[in-house]
This record gives sequence, C-alpha cells and structure tokens, in this order.
Amino acid sequence: MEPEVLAFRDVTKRYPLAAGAEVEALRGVSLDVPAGRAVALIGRSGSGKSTFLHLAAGIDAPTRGAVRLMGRDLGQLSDRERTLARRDGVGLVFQFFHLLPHLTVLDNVLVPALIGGGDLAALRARAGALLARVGLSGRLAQPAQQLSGGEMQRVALCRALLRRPRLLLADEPTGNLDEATGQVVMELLLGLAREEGSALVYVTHSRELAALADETWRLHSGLLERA
Ligand SMILES: Nc1ncnc2c1ncn2[C@@H]1O[C@H](COP(=O)(O)OP(=O)(O)OP(=O)(O)O)[C@@H](O)[C@H]1O
Repeated sequence: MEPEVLAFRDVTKRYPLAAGAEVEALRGVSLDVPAGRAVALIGRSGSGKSTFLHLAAGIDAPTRGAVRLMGRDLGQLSDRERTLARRDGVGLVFQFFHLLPHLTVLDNVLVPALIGGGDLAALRARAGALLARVGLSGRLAQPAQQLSGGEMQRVALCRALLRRPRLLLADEPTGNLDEATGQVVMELLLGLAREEGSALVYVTHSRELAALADETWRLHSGLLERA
C-alpha cells in the first residue's frame, strides 16, 4: 500500500464571529492523499479551500477531528514540533510568488536553507538542478524582480521543492498568470511533484487545470465531495 502523506479525519473548522456567532468553514471533512498523488481542490469563494490548506500545513488547527502529516497527528505535536514538521515536510506555493525582489534567482530558491539550515553546498547544488529542470539555468544570478510572472512562479516552485517535502500545497498557483503561462507552470508543478514522489494538493478555479490532477474534490459550504 502507498504510504499516506496527508490524512484528514472528520475535520471540522469553526471560526468565531462577533457576538458569539460562528462560521463553519469545514464540516466533517475526510481525505487521504498518498505519496505521488496529485489532488485538485475546487469550490466557490468561501467554500473552505484556503482553510483546508491552512489546516494541512499545520498553520491553523481543527476545531474537531484530526489532520495527520506523514502519520503524525499535528494536533498532538508541540508548537515547535509542528513548525519542524511543516518546515521539513511541506512545500508551499502561493498565487503571488513572494520572492525577494533584490535577491538573485538562486538565492530566492535557497531562502528556506538560509532560514532552516542544512548542508548549504548540497542544497545549492539541488537548487541549481531544480532551476535547470524548469528552464532557468541561465538566470541564476539575475535579480528576481527582472523576471516575468511565469518565471517568478517557476522560481517559487523550486523554492517550495528545495527541502524535498513529502507534501506540496498550492493555493491558486496560476491565478496571477495568463492562461497559457498558467498551463505551463501547472504542468511543471505536476511533473516535479511526480518526479519527486511528493503528494500535491492544489486549489484552482480552472476546470482545465483541475483535469490535470489524478483526482478532483469539490468543497461546497465546507463539505467535501468527489467532483
Ligand atoms: N480567520 C477567519 N475568521 C473568521 N472567518 C473566517 C476566517 N477565515 C475564513 N473564514 C470564513 O470561513 C469560510 C471559508 O473561507 P476560506 O477562506 O477557507 O474559503 P475559500 O474557499 O478559500 O475562498 P476563496 O476562494 O474566496 O479564497 C468563509 O465563510 C470565510 O469567511
């Protein structure tokens, strides 16, 4: 059996509102994502997609139920253990690339190494190999601010993959790109995830991009259903 990378078990998330009211962003959500599987998450605005990603990354905690990363219940970990589990186990890709504009392409990919430590020479070699894989080997020394949007997102993909995370989470990774560029970036993301054997969960509003995943799930008012 393939090892489970991410598991949601009957997860409910409520946010408190003013005057004692609450909003139920996720309602009894269960999902298993094994290694190497690509899952697309779709749903209307406010249906709970970002909440799902935040819980999967251990950035926020469920009100009820359990979120397991590599078999470890994130709710049972200390803050420090959870931070380490996220740092070593999860790569994040966002709609806006969050690159440091004055740093070079190579240094942007190495930011997680500069923050989290590790064998810098080995990580530098890996960063170079990842950048070559996405077609940017000629741009290593260029400041990130000189790149196009599609190139910036390719750099962000390499940064997310630097520490060989078992889980990649992407929140509308092509939402800021035109359709053709978005397709190229999404194919790169899926290709890299498959090559690395990483599980991937990505949020998209595009039917075409969702169709590239191994499976698609829809959130509807906090309920998860197979699309
Ligand atoms: N920190 C918060 N405090 C209170 N309510 C929140 C909070 N975060 C999200 N919500 C509410 O939870 C519900 C789900 O929000 P979420 O951001 O997960 O939706 P989404 O599907 O990602 O939406 P979008 O596509 O617009 O980004 C919404 O009703 C939202 O208003």
